[in-house]
Amino acid sequence: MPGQRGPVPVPLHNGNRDLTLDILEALESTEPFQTQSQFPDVPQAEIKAALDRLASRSMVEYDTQDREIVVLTAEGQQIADEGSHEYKVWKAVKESGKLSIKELPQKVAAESAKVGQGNAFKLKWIKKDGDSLVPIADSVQDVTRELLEHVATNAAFPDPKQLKDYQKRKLVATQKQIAYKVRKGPRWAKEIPVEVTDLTAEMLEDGSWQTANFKPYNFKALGANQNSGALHPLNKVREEFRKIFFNWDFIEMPTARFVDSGFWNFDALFVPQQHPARDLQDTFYVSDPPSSGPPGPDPIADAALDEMEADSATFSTSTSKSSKLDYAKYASDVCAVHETGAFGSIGYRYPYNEAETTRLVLRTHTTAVSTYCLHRLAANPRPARYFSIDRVFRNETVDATHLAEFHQIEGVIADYGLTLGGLMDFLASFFKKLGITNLRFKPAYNPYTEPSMEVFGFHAGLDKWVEIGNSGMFRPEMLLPMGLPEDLRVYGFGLSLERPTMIKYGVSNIRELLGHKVDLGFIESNAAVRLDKD
Ligand SMILES: N[C@@H](Cc1ccccc1)C(=O)O
Repeated sequence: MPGQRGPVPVPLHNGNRDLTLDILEALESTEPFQTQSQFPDVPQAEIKAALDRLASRSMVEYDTQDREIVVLTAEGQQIADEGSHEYKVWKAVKESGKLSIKELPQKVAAESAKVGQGNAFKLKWIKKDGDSLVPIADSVQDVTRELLEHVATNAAFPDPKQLKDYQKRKLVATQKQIAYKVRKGPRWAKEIPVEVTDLTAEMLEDGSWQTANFKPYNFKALGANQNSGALHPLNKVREEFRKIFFNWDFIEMPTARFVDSGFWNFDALFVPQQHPARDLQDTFYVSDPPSSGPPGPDPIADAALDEMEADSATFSTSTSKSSKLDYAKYASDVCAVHETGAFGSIGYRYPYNEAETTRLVLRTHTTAVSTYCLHRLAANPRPARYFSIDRVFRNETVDATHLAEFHQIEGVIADYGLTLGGLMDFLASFFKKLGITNLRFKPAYNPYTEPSMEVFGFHAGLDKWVEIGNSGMFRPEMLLPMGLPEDLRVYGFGLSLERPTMIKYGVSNIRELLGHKVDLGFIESNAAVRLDKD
């Protein structure tokens, strides 16, 4: 009957006798014992596994002991086996009675000849006789070898003061060793009794369940690591930002167009064609095809915007009537505002070059997309809130905090009667959502905003002010050529997605987050990969 079976040995372990049995048996004669001296050749992980198995059944109890041990390096081992360099030199000289210095490296290894000769002189074991070496001592005591032999058997150094010296000479090294001090537990026995893992119908029938030795559940066992997909920390933080924007009824701009024209990326933003940002050193230009056609509607972006605007409370009147938009007029008005001045602005007054307008670039900021959306708003001007979070490209020298491609978070608000104070207030509530409550604004310059402000936040962890964004009120030179009414004001701001992610997850090198050097282990093990419950 199952309940009356006598104890049987537990299954064999690693093809050898089970270590748990060895541990139980050892406790019978020696208690407590230390695992390192009892089982010197068994790997520490195996010992720990066996101890845990026994401890979970209260058969043993143990304490962990860390200690530093001294081990021989390969060179140290060689000296312990064959003797020190000076010993080898002395022996060679002694054996030949008189040995020419030139011949020494043939008798002993070159290394020994070099190091050993000087030492053997110092110890007065040998002396020079013309070009030769002759022995002085009849017999010598090779202290170095004796000491290393001691280390080899005891894993410890007799004189701690000397240890440093031997470490410097790379003859010994120290290692951490974990050992366990084991004693009998309240349920110690010579063997692990048979354990029943399932309650069966037969056991209920024959009553053996009453005496059966059920194996306890191990509630502390960790689940196996699942090799599953993981959210990238940047995606996770991006989702947090999207939630903030959606809660405030912002519409997400369609940002699929990584390649855009100089018109949308620069000209329409009143960035003069000679502006340094447009230099090859700062902007990536596309060579094939080198240029786009004149600015026109983007049907894919329009369809996406129509759909989102229809869903939005602010945009309850949905039709954008984008067919009303005259892109050719817009393009010529943008040209006029640069070249001759227009809409009350004196402009930059330089010859505007069509080729720069149609030149294809990897967008340097998502403000290119905001510009497209704001122009589209002119078909049906009204208060609107837009945001985007997507990739931008800059011809940067890559270092720990800069990449040639990164992500921008951008928000744009259009309304009547907006003021700079309103923008500061909005930014304060926005960054408050991220836990940054202490803001400072610094006057700055953007060709498309006036005034412009850099935003600094106080980072308590770093104990300093960190630049967290750029912002401003869009200029009439940008908005009026679009056909937006004069009293509709627009302000906007932009920040990188990488910066807050790095701060949040304590990443000091941006290349750990994005690019070809990303370590998948970092992504998998990072708290950021856990999905939200909602
Ligand atoms: N385009 C700016 C950010 C910005 C957006 C909107 C208004 C003002 C500034 C940048 O790349 O830094």
